[in-house]
Amino acid sequence: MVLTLRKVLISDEVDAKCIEVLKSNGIDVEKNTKLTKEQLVAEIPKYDGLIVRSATKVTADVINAASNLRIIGRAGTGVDNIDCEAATKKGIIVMNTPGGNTLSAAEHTCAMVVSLSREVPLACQSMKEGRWDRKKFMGSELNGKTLGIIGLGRIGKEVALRMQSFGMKTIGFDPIIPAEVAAEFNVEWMPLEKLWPQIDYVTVHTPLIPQTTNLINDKVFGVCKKGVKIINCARGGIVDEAALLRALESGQCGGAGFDVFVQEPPTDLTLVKHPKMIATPHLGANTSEAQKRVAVEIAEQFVDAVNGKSLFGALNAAAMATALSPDTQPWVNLAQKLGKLAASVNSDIGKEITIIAKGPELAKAGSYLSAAFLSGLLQNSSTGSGDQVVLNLVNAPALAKQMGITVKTETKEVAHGAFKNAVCFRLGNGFCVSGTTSGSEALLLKIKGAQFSSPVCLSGSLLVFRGTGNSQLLPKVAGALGSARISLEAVSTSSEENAAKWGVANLTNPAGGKGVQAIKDCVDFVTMVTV
Ligand SMILES: NC(=O)c1ccc[n+]([C@@H]2O[C@H](COP(=O)([O-])OP(=O)(O)OC[C@H]3O[C@@H](n4cnc5c(N)ncnc54)[C@H](O)[C@@H]3O)[C@@H](O)[C@H]2O)c1
Ligand SMILES: O=C(O)[C@H](O)COP(=O)(O)O
Repeated sequence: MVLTLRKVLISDEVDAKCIEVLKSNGIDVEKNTKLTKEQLVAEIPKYDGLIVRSATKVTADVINAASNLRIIGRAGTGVDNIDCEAATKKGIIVMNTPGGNTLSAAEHTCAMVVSLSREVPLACQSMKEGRWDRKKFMGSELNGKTLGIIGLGRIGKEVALRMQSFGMKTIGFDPIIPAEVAAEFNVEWMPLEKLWPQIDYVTVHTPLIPQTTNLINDKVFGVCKKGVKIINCARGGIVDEAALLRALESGQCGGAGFDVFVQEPPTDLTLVKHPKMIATPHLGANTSEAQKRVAVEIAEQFVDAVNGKSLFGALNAAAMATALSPDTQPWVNLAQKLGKLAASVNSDIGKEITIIAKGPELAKAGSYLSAAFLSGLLQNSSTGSGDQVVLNLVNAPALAKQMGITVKTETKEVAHGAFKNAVCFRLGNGFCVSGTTSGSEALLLKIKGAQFSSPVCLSGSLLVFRGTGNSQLLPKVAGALGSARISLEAVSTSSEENAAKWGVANLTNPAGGKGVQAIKDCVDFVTMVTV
């Protein structure tokens, strides 16, 4: 089981269907949309799941207070209100419902384009105020005009398809959508510098990231046609609001349709009140259809994660997503245990790790084997936050990256010896450990190329030792442990490799430092590890 969810908090207005689906799957839910930041920090330790929309700010303070939190679900698309980096460091899965509100957001964008072309909101307002002003509202047709679409993902594509039916020419830019793919939905891909001078309308559909912050600014307005119209139904901050105001005032921008703002709700209403501005209070996803969809989707995604069925929508748990099947659990355990063993033997783990996955079962296991090995290997490494964080398949790869550790995976079709599948982890200093599984058991096969005559069960408290030029290693260690009244389940030694034999003693209880003390005179290296 990847995660256990006892209690989930829903802290934003999410459709009641969400609670229904979670409860009918045995997950306890509380909804409280009135929590202040301080109250959320105080309450969050009670929950192992959290579901939000965009209102709750899941900051590092909230995440660091969340001692039991395993998963944060976003009933919607944008996760910029969630500190994903802090969540990843803490090993918390962050998940959204990609696509659940795509059509609603696309339709809202199209409504903005159409409204701008005919100044529908302003004309409506003038009638409400008792005027019949036919001259003032001279619009222009969309037919034959060029729409620039920045961000050709889910929403950008749907906007393109819809606006083409108005006779608009659609051109666009996206760094990861190739021109051939854009052409499939009739968007002519081009670099931004070529796009700006051609457009009559431009709409942005990117996430708010450093590369897209203030993407449309004074300089861009300067190279666009006079009167260009601009729509932002993605995220506040993609368009520089101060530059937009200047462009609206000078007439360089002929109108804007905004659903999102740098500050929500905005406290300075200068931009919102500009006569050429159509503003809506972040309503892109506010349709009964989209709200039901995202509510059900996030609940079902939580249930699927609990049942080990899928981690659909998870944004920071690539390794975990490949380790959901019950068959992988013994391998995850083994890799974690071998990681702990490697850490206990090596004071310096270096910066390079090679994983050699052997056998048919492990052909695609590189990602979870590496994450699991790292979670054991780095268990005592600092995350930089000063907190003692339990490493798992979410945060271990992130910590390794932060520490500058690179991981390489090799696969081999067959494992050597009696086992069909086996894995070997090698550190940059040449140290390596190999193991396999038998049922749910994790078995150690080799340390530094020295093979154990029978596999060592990796469980409980282990004394790991090495003796050089000592043909009587096993009886001497067993004797020394016996004299110290330390009881054993088993003790094994390896073949000799580079004049050294490795050994592992499975102790019946942890024995503290007594085990190390007892045998230190008959070996040249000994360490204690609990796996
Ligand atoms: N107003 C609303 O209520 C509402 C509703 C849903 C989504 N949204 C927002 O709409 C935006 C788009 O959502 P989506 O579901 O289409 O996301 P998506 O991930 O499907 O598409 C985003 C696209 O932006 C592209 N992109 C990234 N950096 C870029 C850059 N520098 N220049 C150009 N393109 C870039 C990506 O490659 C991707 O293809 C997000 O910001 C999302 O939060 C708003
Ligand atoms: O990113 C999103 O999904 C939209 O911005 C919708 O946000 P909301 O769920 O707060 O309406």
